[in-house]
Amino acid sequence: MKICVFGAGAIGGHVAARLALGGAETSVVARGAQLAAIQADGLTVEAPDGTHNLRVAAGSAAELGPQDAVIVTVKAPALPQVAEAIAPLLGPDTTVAFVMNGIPWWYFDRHGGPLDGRRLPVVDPGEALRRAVGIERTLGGVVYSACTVTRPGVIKAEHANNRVILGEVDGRDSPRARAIAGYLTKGGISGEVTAEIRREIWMKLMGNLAQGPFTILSRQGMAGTLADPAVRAAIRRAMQEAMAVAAALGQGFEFELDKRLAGSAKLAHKPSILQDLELGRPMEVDALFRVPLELARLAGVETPTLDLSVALATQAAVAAGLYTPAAA
Ligand SMILES: NC(=O)C1=CN([C@@H]2O[C@H](COP(=O)(O)OP(=O)(O)OC[C@H]3O[C@@H](n4cnc5c(N)ncnc54)[C@H](OP(=O)(O)O)[C@@H]3O)[C@@H](O)[C@H]2O)C=CC1
Ligand SMILES: CC(C)(CO)C(=O)C(=O)O
Repeated sequence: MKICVFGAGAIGGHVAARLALGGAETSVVARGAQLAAIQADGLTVEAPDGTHNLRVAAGSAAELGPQDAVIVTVKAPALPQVAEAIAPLLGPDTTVAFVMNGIPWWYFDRHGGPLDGRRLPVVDPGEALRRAVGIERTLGGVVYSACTVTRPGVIKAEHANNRVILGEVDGRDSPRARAIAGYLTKGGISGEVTAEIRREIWMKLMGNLAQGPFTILSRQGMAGTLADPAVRAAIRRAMQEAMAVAAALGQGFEFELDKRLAGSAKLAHKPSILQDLELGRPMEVDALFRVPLELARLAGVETPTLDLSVALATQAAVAAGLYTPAAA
């Protein structure tokens, strides 16, 4: 199976390496120093299960041509560029999986109920992705991994429990998701398929939404931020609020919050949104923070802890020149 990872940064580099290890005919869309390093020395992943160096084709979408599947792993602010560039990778039956954090552009497509078909223009300005990719090709995706590009072409993956979860937007059985997941599993991480992709999105997003703003304020990784009992208690409340939003949207789940917090407290990892702040890169404030709160308002759920932490984190992002709120 020909699979191209669009955006071979921290997560994309890790995912591409796992696909290649699993035997997929893997390529990556990359640019700049990352592209030059991958072309010269291959893709290197330093992970708990060893250091893996893989030779994969790397270039622009036009150079790589039509694929069986594309896995998009850019940061959300880069999605309009993906919409502009993706066409050469798409044949008539190409699948496109969005394996990113946050609320995706297709969230209410085939959702059912009164919110069915509602658009989220902030995460797909001008419906560029909808036009370039379309809902038929689209697979939802969630990734659990803690990755950092330590130097061009080299990715450190801190987590031992790496999972990529794929699912159809309408929850139907998905041979195409199973095929991609199979390569990931063969490649040494857990490739999974779910009929409940929105629930999985919320289970992951709960951490990003509740913890991310506090790490932006503390400027520390997860372990450092959670070390203060007052901050840990506020993050716990924020997680409960996020779970209430998910439940009100029909995506409720049970969770051992203290277990999740204890797991996070072991990670020196700086969340990717904090890495963006420190490196001066556009921040995923809309997809990870503000659109989930837009959904909270739609669902009629009050989120006082999240409202405050997200407002302060948004101010930090605006002050750093890395985020501009969409016009109301
Ligand atoms: N890092 C992590 O541990 C985790 C991240 N995530 C999520 O995964 C997603 C990806 O994050 P992450 O891997 O950290 O991000 P990175 O910034 O490390 O990777 C994104 C890559 O995409 C490249 N890119 C963007 N636009 C283009 C383009 N038009 N052409 C070619 N390359 C392009 C970027 O290049 P350039 O640098 O030149 O812009 C970069 O190399 C995000 O949604 C994030 O929230 C989820 C779980 C954990
Ligand atoms: C913090 C982490 C690894 C998980 O919550 C993440 O999703 C990120 O870095 O963006």
